[in-house]
Amino acid sequence: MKLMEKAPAKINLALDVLFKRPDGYHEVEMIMTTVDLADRIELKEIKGNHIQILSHNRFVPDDHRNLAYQAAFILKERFGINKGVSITIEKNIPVAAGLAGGSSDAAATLRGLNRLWKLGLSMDELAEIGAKIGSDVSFCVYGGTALARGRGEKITHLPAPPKCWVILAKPTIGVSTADIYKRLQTSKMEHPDVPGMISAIMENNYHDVCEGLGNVLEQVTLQLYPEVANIKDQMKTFGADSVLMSGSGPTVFGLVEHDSRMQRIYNGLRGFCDQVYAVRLLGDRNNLE
Ligand SMILES: C[C@](O)(CO)[C@H](O)COP(=O)(O)OP(=O)(O)OC[C@H]1O[C@@H](n2ccc(N)nc2=O)[C@H](O)[C@@H]1O
Ligand SMILES: Nc1ncnc2c1ncn2[C@@H]1O[C@H](COP(=O)(O)OP(=O)(O)OP(=O)(O)O)[C@@H](O)[C@H]1O
Repeated sequence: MKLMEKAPAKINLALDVLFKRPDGYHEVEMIMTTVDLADRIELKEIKGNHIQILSHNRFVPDDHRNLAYQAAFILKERFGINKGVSITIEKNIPVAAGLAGGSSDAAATLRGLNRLWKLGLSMDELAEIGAKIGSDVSFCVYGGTALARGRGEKITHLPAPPKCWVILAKPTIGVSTADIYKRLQTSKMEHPDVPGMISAIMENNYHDVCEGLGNVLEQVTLQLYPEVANIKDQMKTFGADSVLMSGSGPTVFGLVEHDSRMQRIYNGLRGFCDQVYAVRLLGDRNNLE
């Protein structure tokens, strides 16, 4: 038996850090939302009792370092599953991009194996297990739009943001999330207005969503990698309504309402950036199929 799961990328419309915790993680408040750029995960029963990872992308590890592997491993251990599984990852989300590609693969694997192995777990239970794999995994289990608190695992669901295009552009560098958090000086942050972003989403107010975009990690990554600032500037020049770096970067996203302007920005950026995508917000949680 085999089945498929969609694993969409996320962007952070707002990312605030409140303080550094004694356990080394940072207490965050983030508004996350999924976009229609997705990996595809195929799960297939195989003989034996092992976990096999297959992917055509040379940057994706095929062993225990893969977050999808970790998702399968944790379910096997916890529920005493003596079955083999092959996990094929069709990688469409750029790797180490700030788009939670690995976390979304892990979340899709949790959802898929819950079905394949008939575990009967609720989404909340899967999200709790996901938190053990990584801070972004709980959100990715649900998808949609949410406020994420704690180290990212405390999820409060929100309605879909106003409809618009999202242009994603990733410079050819990979960024280490741990390194960016380590360099963050919590005394020197300009905090985004997270409650304001929640209101903008609740009121379906596109203008206020654009005005409210903010990410405290952006300054850190911009200082290390001037190419990220360059892409931000280009996106603004080509006419995006609002522009921000996602997560710890280096991917920059721009929000745009009008189709013709989206096309102009997309074409303009393609001139000097290899990985450019124009996608829709997925918005709510029913869009995982
Ligand atoms: C930047 C974001 O992607 C925004 O959504 C997340 O905050 C990071 O999520 P993630 O990549 O799933 O993070 P994890 O794999 O759990 O952690 C990677 C590293 O980032 C740092 N980290 C992560 C999350 C957090 N709230 N505080 C942290 O300081 C820690 O050093 C950790 O060792
Ligand atoms: N399924 C996976 N897909 C991609 N990378 C993975 C996966 N599993 C583990 N990794 C490892 O994780 C690293 C970060 O990859 P990923 O694409 O998840 O980063 P990211 O999008 O920046 O994540 P986040 O936004 O959650 O911080 C990669 O360099 C890779 O070695």
